Amino acid sequence: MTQNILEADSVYLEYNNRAILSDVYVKAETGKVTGFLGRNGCGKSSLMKVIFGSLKGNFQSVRLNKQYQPSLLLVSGAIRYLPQKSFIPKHLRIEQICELFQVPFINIVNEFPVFEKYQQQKLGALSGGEIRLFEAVIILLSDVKFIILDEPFSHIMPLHVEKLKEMINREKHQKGIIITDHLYKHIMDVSDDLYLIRDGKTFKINTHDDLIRHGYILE
Ligand SMILES: Nc1ncnc2c1ncn2[C@@H]1O[C@H](COP(=O)(O)OP(=O)(O)OP(=O)(O)O)[C@@H](O)[C@H]1O
Repeated sequence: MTQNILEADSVYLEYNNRAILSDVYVKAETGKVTGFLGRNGCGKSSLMKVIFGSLKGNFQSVRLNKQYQPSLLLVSGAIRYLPQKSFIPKHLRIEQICELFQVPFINIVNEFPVFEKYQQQKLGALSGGEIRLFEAVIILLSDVKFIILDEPFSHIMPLHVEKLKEMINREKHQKGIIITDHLYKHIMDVSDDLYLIRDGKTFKINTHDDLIRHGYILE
């Protein structure tokens, strides 16, 4: 398996003259899950979008295998991104979406048999939680070098969260995974490298106590 490395640094992002991200370093690589935690509004989603290439910071350096990339989303086969909010048009049929993403429907059903009955249905026929799960799974199973998952566990039932975590642990052997969620215990479980974003900067987290020290959790 080819080892790929994605690095982002020197990210500087302002909204309305307010610095959101100012000193960030991210390294993701094949075989690892890189997790991000942080309070509401600290800039997690913004950072994910900057890495993906859908948001341009005031400055950023994003490199794939040491090569600078102005926008990773334009590099074929490089990256896919699960945004925080549902993103696939609801009028598309499940089998159409599988074709578009080049993820065989059977691979999704093998992971989550609950989707079998929806093959000919429009995405909009699924419940909110099922849509979220379907989108997370199709991104996770995509044949790309890196994936970004922004809040994949929110709105998903506990049994399915555990199954998603199993999939993440398996899929990381083929791709690098960047993940963020407020369900921090799940993020701690799946992450090989963990960072906290605070005051626009990234801090490496090694233990549960580090999160207390940074004021992210109480105990
Ligand atoms: N398009 C925008 N214009 C102005 N301000 C924005 C814009 N997008 C985000 N912000 C602000 O930037 C900050 C970071 O937002 P972002 O969504 O990246 O945070 P987050 O850590 O993902 O938050 P949450 O955990 O609540 O999802 C917030 O204060 C938000 O209000």
